[in-house]
Amino acid sequence: MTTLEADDRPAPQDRGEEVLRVTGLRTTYEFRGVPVPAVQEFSLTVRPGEIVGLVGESGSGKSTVLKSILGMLRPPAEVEADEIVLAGRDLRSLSAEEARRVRGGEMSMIFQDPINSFNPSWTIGSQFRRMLALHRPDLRRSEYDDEILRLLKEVGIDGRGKLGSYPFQFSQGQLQRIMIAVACASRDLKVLLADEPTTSLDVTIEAQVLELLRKLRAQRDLSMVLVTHDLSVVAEMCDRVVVMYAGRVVEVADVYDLFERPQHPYTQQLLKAIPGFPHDGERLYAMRGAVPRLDAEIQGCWFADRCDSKIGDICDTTRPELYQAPDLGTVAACHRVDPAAAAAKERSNS
Ligand SMILES: Nc1ncnc2c1ncn2[C@@H]1O[C@H](COP(=O)(O)OP(=O)(O)OP(=O)(O)O)[C@@H](O)[C@H]1O
Repeated sequence: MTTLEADDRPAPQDRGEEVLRVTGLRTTYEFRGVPVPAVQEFSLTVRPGEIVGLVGESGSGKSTVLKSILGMLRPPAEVEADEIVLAGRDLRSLSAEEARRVRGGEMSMIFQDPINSFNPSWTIGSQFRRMLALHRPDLRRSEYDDEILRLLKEVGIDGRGKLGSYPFQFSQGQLQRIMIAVACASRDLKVLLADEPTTSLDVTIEAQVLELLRKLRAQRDLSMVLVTHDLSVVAEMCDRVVVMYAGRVVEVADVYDLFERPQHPYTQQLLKAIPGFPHDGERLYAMRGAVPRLDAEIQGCWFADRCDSKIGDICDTTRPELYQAPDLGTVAACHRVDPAAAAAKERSNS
């Protein structure tokens, strides 16, 4: 059974300000010369110290969102947005040099597979020193190695005698910690983007890495956007959750509300698919159908074909906006949540 644990820090949503705000993000890839809209009309806000989960099936655009925010995609991929504001600065207005300083400086990313994040032919020490040269102007070169050992200690690794070792000489769990240490080397770091950071780890190491991320958040007031397909990780780590389907946001909810009162039928079906949630002993739920092609022309709701709760033609003919759910902080892109559509449905039934 998935459990939710209370956190004794002040709830980030009570702290008002935003450290990251993305609105109207649209990312298009090119596949065999045809544009494929991987992410559309995506918006996100993250407050200081907040962990926002990004969930959805494989191919729903989660990694693309992170790469787009960090400015990692190159043509023919195209990224457009109304705004990508980090600590008050719109990243779209930065020069290439300024953007390079933000990446790894104020905002860093960690990946699922740490071995691919390091250059296999460079020692860990030299990769770390390069990072410090870019993002730690407060240090002299002679101070680099002491700082690397300190950063490694922060993530639970005794780096003495190991800075000359190559990535393959470390275990997967150690490399994941080292990657986190590199990502957190900058003193200006405000937002850590984490793309399935524990998927490739066994359960014991996964628990340790999640604990480490929680510790870093508490000690450094870091904000995180955490991509995961694992809803138990969401329950354990996140304050708020953004659910994506076919490149679009379908629900944004406080983590407790997401599990207790999910509003979008897609979220409801995702939760039903967790083993043992909500009722132990039932057969595992399998969602019928498949995600539509991202370049499909769909007038109505993108989830309509797989939805068990359609309220009528409106679901096939009209694209739902993100509606505010009554009595909750949740917004969901479902006509059932729109009071006007629900009232019209009631009128047509009476
Ligand atoms: N470089 C690329 N070129 C073309 N299409 C791409 C590229 N990268 C991703 N895509 C497509 O964009 C869509 C979104 O992919 P993305 O990796 O962002 O999804 P995801 O939700 O992170 O999936 P997963 O959980 O499997 O990592 C998918 O249909 C994918 O095939």
